[in-house]
Amino acid sequence: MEMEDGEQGGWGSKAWDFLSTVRSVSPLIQCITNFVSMDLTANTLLSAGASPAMLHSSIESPDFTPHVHALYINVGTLSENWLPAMKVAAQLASKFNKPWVLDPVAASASGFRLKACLELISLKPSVIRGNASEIIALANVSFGSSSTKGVDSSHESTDAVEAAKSLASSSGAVVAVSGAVDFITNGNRVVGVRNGVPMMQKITATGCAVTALIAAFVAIDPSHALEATASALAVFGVAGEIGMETAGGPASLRMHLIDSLHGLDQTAVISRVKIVTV
Ligand SMILES: Nc1ncnc2c1ncn2[C@@H]1O[C@H](COP(=O)(O)OP(=O)(O)O)[C@@H](O)[C@H]1O
Ligand SMILES: Cc1ncsc1CCOP(=O)(O)O
Ligand SMILES: [Mg+2]
Repeated sequence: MEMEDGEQGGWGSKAWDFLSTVRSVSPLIQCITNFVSMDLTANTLLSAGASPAMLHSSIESPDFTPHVHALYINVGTLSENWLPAMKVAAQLASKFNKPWVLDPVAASASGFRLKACLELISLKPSVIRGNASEIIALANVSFGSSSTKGVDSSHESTDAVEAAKSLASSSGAVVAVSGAVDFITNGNRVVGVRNGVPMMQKITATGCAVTALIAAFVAIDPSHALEATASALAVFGVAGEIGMETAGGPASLRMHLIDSLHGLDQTAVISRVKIVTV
């Protein structure tokens, strides 16, 4: 059974509080992300009011990571050279009590990638956000399954809710599965976000970008990672909905989504955010 949870003073206000605090604090987010997503990720963080920094060298992280508000790690274009740097940054984040967020892009595409994701998860991310196929693969620890299509999901997010709960319980992280409905869980509680438009799947790196936005929201209140994650997904979805009103296709939606995220006001957020307790 689903229960509406979005009355005045509820999720819409919460999401607005997160967004307006991101705008006033401008949290510094270290991003170790894939080559495809760097531009959209940095522009998404900037348009939301956060401050992105794409620093990925393990030589720099000991100086830099202790001073960030949050760390974002994405394995999209993983190589054997990058993995040690990701681990160094994750360990530093934990040591200095900075939240860090993982995007396990195409987790099941190879044994190397799956093992890397599991090793990163053992370094205690605050949040893991993936699509349904990625979360199912991580929960079942399986790679090369016939259902995987690389970075895109071949499952619906509703198929991955139990996998997300199990991964959250085993890892201690908040787990988010994106899709037509985004589901966010800490292993016990599950909330669903019904914002966004299907065309967002036709822009590469929207998943990567929203995971970075989650890092910015979690930076604001690390002790409420579930609320921060749901709010970030809803706000990004609302920006997509407003962007779609003037977009002609994926390329212009990309531009309008960034513009909408930058221009979102309290009325739009409170009236459009659709978060429900599942
Ligand atoms: N069918 C859909 N309807 C509305 N929003 C969607 C839909 N599919 C994906 N989204 C949104 O697009 C963004 C990227 O999600 P997704 O495509 O699942 O991630 P990935 O790119 O990692 O596979 C998320 O904000 C998600 O909510
Ligand atoms: C196409 C591609 N290949 C490696 S990473 C990447 C981007 C994936 O982005 P997203 O997971 O947000 O669709
Ligand atoms: Mg992805």
